[in-house]
Amino acid sequence: MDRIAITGGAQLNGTIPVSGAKNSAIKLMAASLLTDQPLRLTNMPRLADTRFLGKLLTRLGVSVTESDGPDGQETVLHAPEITSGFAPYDLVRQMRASFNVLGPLVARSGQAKVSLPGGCTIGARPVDLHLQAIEALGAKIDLHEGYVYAQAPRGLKGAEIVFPIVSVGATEHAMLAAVLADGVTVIKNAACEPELVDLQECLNAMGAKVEGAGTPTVTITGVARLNGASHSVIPDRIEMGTYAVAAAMAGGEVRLTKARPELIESLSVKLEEAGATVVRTEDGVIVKRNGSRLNAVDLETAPFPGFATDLQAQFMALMTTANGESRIRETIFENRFMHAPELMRLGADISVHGGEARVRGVAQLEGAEVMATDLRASVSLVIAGLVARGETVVSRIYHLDRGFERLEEKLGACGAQVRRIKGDGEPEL
Ligand SMILES: CC(=O)N[C@H]1[C@@H](OP(=O)(O)OP(=O)(O)OC[C@H]2O[C@@H](n3ccc(=O)[nH]c3=O)[C@H](O)[C@@H]2O)O[C@H](CO)[C@@H](O)[C@@H]1O
Ligand SMILES: C=C(OP(=O)(O)O)C(=O)O
Repeated sequence: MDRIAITGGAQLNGTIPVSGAKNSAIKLMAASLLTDQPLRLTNMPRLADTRFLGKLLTRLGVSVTESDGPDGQETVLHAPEITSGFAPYDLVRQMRASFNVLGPLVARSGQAKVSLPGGCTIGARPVDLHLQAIEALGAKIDLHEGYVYAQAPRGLKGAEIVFPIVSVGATEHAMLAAVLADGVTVIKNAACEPELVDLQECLNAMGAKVEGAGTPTVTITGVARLNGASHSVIPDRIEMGTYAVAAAMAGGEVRLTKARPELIESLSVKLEEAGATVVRTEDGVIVKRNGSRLNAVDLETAPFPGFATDLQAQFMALMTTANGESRIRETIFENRFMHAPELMRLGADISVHGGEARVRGVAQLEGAEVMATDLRASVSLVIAGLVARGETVVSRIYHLDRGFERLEEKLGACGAQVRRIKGDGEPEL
């Protein structure tokens, strides 16, 4: 398997264009199951996750065509008919968001058999709220041998769905199913992440009637059929935030473009508190640090507009060399500190107690061999490697490839010494 080697010490100076958001693109791709007309998605990131979901959708009857059009990278998805309602274990296990095909399949063809996704390293991540929502819309749900069987032969019916906790995936799933339900659906305690707003815009462009995404109450008036549409994927706020942290870590001046500064406001505030300069521009941010050491700051992850859990690992990497002690509380996932022991291999001083990590900044990290344990953990190791003395080699970067498009090229263009070491195709032990 491939690895990434980083030689620490270079400042970052230059421009990085932000890609379309993985976490939006994969839900928008699932929306293609809702119509027999083509859905054209532009500003599409090319990632392991989008390729992977493309494979599953193809199996369900969707033709997936990628090209470079006048608006950049685009994907056209077209499902004249659903040829199978079966999403097997192998294709759901590897990417949780594959589970989100369940709702659109039942909504369009009245039935689906979709593997339960199972847990992952960052937490147990059950799908009870997804099932609660699809059931509330009138589907009969049965669980057998690791599969969800969902049936609604006479179609779904609008309902009130009150989520006991905020879930991005369950809110999106409910929206994806309710757009074709008969009547009005009201989702309460909905997640407010920007990707929900993107999904609403795409569904409405397809002829759906969705209001309120981005607020805790989303109202969907079901329609009998949806059309094709063309939609540009929202910029990836996690990728933008990651490179903002990388610039603050390495020093220098990096301009992030093709993005929206308000999507990372909670991170920008923390970067400024730590001593970096963040200038909001029309299409992104400029992040600068002039060589002086950053200060330790505390943070707590929270649903949007709070500090994103998907940026917690990166910020922890940043704090490893800050002046003082930083307390980092993870409130969304119960096991999202897997990067801490790997950062400690680079010389970081971190202790973890339950949902809180204490990071005492050290003067210098040292390069070492480290292992990626999940997507954002892997990029936190790359960020630490940017300042570690000598070489840091990150293995298992298939995690990283799930969510960062052309990372070596983007960082390399700003002066980072980052290279991919091609593997022999054999799995790592
Ligand atoms: C593909 C995608 O968009 N992934 C993002 C999405 O994940 P995802 O949609 O899985 O995250 P959720 O918002 O659903 O999870 C929040 C919390 O709710 C719990 N939960 C969730 C569903 C459920 O049925 N039951 C339940 O208990 C989860 O275990 C977790 O503790 O939002 C997370 C939180 O911003 C991000 O970190 C992920 O990057
Ligand atoms: C946790 C993430 O993704 P997923 O929900 O697909 O595992 C992520 O994008 O950081």
